[in-house]
Amino acid sequence: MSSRIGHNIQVQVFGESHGPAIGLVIDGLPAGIPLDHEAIGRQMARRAPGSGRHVTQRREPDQPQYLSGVYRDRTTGSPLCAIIPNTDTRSKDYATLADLPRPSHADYNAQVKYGGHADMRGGGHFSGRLTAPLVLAGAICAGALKDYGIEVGAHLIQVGDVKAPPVDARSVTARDLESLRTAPMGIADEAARQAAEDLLAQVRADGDSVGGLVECAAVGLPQGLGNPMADGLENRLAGAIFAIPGVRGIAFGAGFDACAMRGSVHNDPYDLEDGQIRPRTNRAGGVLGGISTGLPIISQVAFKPTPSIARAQDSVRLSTGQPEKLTIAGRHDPCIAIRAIPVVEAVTAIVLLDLLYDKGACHVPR
Ligand SMILES: Cc1cc2nc3c(=O)[nH]c(=O)nc-3n(C[C@H](O)[C@H](O)[C@H](O)COP(=O)(O)O)c2cc1C
Ligand SMILES: C=C(O[C@@H]1CC(C(=O)O)=C[C@@H](OP(=O)(O)O)[C@H]1O)C(=O)O
Repeated sequence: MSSRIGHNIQVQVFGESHGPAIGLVIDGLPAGIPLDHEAIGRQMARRAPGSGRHVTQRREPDQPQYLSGVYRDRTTGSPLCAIIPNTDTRSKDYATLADLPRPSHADYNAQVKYGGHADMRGGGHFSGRLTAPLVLAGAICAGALKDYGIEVGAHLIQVGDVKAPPVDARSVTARDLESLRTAPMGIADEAARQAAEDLLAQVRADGDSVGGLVECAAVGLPQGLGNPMADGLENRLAGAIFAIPGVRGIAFGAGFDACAMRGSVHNDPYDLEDGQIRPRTNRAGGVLGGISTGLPIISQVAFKPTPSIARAQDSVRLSTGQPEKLTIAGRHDPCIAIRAIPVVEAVTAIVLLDLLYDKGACHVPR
């Protein structure tokens, strides 16, 4: 089935952007995981539309309604189902798009694949709106990870050509991640944030959009999560991260910069630290052989520029087969990556909890 993430726990997302509601079913969650509604609310608010100056002005409270699987603020062990009502749809903005598809959105592909039956109002099931249930699932999983001492946090390290400093991959702490999570626009560095604000103002004035790069760190992980070859930590994370609309790529640690490095520079030498063998640096991004090294997992997730831009663009009217200029109405994000920050965190949390529930590879008596 599509729109599903996870092996041991399975997060199934459903709904369309302009239908009555979107939601999820999570199967396989153990009983007794505490639901911290305040923490969940904070994550939902970070992602919600209308949550800032440089994001879509659609406004949704995004308060989940739990239909099953939760009792006295803990999971029951049975499938957890929750819905998030869609309360601020403006479908007239999409009236022409089924016949005049937007370049680089999913409109035309969906029309062809589903024989014209897909509900493409607001992007339908392909909309970034479907990341709201992902954030809910991620916040629930993050609550479970906390009990294992694992924390996940993400921030923006690039908006268009404006760059912000990455975390220290070797020594980033849970406290650092907390301050990243509360940084305005997801950029802690003030000068970089101002430059990004200026760029976004210019981009909007130009009727355009920009891409961005989200860096995500997970700390407190034990060594040994993941598997070799086809079921590695990177494989599981990358597969799930591509569920987020607009993602163009994911890299780990030094990422693509590793291509230009020598082994002597890229390698993470081992040290003895309080009797434990630990890599001195973390250019591997916390994964070797598909298995966690015990250092922070560091990933960079690349987002393309938002496809729906205000400028007139070339398209083709499907009913007549004639080329036509398209001007898109509606409320769109000038940079997807800003609201995608908590989504990357959420998906990372889901995958790490899923990996934690993998059967151990060897018997380790305590
Ligand atoms: C949080 C978030 C917000 C988004 N907002 C918009 C938007 O306002 N307008 C738009 O055209 N695309 C937006 N997108 C991206 C589209 O949903 C996405 O590009 C489209 O579904 C096609 O999928 P693809 O880019 O993965 O191929 C958003 C994506 C995310 C994750
Ligand atoms: C509603 C959300 O984002 C939407 C994602 C989106 C898209 O094409 O992906 C297009 C816009 O939809 P609409 O035209 O209905 O306002 C965004 O507002 C959300 O994230 O909750």
